[in-house]
Amino acid sequence: MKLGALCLTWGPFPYTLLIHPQHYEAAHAFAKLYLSREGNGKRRNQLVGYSSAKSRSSVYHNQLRRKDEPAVRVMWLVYLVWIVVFILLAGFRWVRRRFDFWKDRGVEYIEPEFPFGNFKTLGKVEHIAPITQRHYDYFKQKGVPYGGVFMLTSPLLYILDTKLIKTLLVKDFNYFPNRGVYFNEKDDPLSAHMFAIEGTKWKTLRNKLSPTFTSGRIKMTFPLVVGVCQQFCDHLGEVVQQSNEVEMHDLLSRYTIDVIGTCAFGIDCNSFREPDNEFRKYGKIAFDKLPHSPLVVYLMKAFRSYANALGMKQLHEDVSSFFSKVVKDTIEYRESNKVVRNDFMDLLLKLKNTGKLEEAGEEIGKLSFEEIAAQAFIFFTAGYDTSSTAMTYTLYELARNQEAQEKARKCVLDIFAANNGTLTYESVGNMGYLDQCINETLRKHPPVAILERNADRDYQLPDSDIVIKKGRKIMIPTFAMHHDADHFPDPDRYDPDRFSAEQMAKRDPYCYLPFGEGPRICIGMRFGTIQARVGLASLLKRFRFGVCDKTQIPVKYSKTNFILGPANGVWLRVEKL
Ligand code: HEM
Repeated sequence: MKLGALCLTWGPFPYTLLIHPQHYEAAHAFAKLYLSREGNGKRRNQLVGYSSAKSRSSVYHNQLRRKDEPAVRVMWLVYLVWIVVFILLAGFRWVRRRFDFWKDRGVEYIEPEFPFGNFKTLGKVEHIAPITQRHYDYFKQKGVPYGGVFMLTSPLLYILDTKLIKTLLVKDFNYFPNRGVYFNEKDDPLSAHMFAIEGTKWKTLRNKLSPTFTSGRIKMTFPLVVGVCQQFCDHLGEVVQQSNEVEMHDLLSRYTIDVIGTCAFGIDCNSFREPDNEFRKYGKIAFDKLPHSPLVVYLMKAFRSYANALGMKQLHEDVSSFFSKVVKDTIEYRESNKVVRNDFMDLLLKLKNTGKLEEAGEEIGKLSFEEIAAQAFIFFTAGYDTSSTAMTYTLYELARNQEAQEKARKCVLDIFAANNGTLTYESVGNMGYLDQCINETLRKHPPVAILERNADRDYQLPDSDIVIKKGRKIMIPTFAMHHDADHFPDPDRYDPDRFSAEQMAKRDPYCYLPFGEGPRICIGMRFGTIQARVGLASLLKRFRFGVCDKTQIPVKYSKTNFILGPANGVWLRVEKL
């Protein structure tokens, strides 16, 4: 049965009368009547179109159509406008309802801004660190253990209470095993690295790779780290001869790139002689120039299966091609030339070929080429900027606190003296006051400012009736907690004594989380700390650092980088000792 239609408007509102075939004749008569009265112009009802399945070919209908065609077009335009208005109104209502999410659940929340939620300034005006600090201060003032905000329209729960943080990260880890980071294993294999992947895949990979970061294996790479550090200090000596005002973040990035390049890829990047080498270039692109806007990244995360189906990638094409090629070439070269080098790539290769780290060792499981490439890539990206940033801020703070710098230097010189003027793996195991300085820097300027977890199944928060539904996100605002005066009195003051054994024993360890916590804690923590200790100890032995006219105080954080890096570098006066 085909229905006909009379299209009319009432004032500005269009509507359509559907006509049953039985009533075609009546509709014809009605249309005819209307048209015969056309011209008096005063009617609120207007016939703007007319059709019936039966009359479509009749002469009479053709006449009507010819006469009314412009009017029908107007009608469709009005319809279109109306549909758009309807969609906008429905969207508006949906967002408004969504913003009642925390109110409906009786959770303290911060009023979101339509339609951006509570992170409008993220990446454009400021880094996530100061935003989370403001949110944290608000909830802290309200005296609540957790509080709700919105990332665009997605509800997000901040956890402030340290006991609850411990429960969620450690005891109830099985409910929150993932970060909810976007990856696309099929079209963008490098994005399927340990930081991003989830569930059993992550667990298996973490079990396979944890043995590569044991103390014994890091010890094997120690001479490589010391070798790069020697080159670094020699290079700084040459730079200082030209000018004693030096941008340290750039130089320290070259140091950590060379360390990770040699330890993870077995490649001499030589960033001191060739500052624009490809590792540096692609490392910077991977961090600084995200291929998508924050909104698209958010949508990709929120609708991951659709984004995966569309083949959307997390990484720039040229970054992926560069790192995949480097890993492929390295593997081919080592396998065909039987090269053995005590580095991470060697361990990854052993896992690829035998599934074991030692001939007589335990079976851990084989790795595919794609898995090796993705892990080498994350060791590089997660390892270089975090460590160089931590070292940069340590020098910045020591330049502003000469007394602390002298104390750190004395501690370093004692260690060198006790080891025949060198550094050994054992001697950097505990560097006393220098470690306190590094810890205080990681408190004040944690390179990773937040921790994120996604609920893998529904979870009821202890002692409450709040349920965090599967797929919802929680956030631990590390930066803000590190600046909470209840945990760290006078938080803006740089005071390495906060990390003396006595002071640490008095504090809840869960208020200080620069490397995260629980089974997903940073796998490179030990390695990152060692490269920072070796670098800083060698620098303090040979150079003195002070502020100069170009030093930006307080340091301004980058807005766009995931890592809490300095926006304009860190300029210091460097003096040879
Ligand atoms: C000062 C240096 C470093 C800092 C501050 C740092 C910080 C962090 C943080 C906060 C996390 C997230 C932990 C969590 O969610 O609980 C993390 C994860 C990770 N980091 Fe680091 N990191 C550093 C150095 C390194 C280095 C040198 C490497 C590799 C060689 C590395 C590799 C990783 C990896 C692979 C993960 C993901 C672990 C997983 O999900 O299982 N990091 N890091």
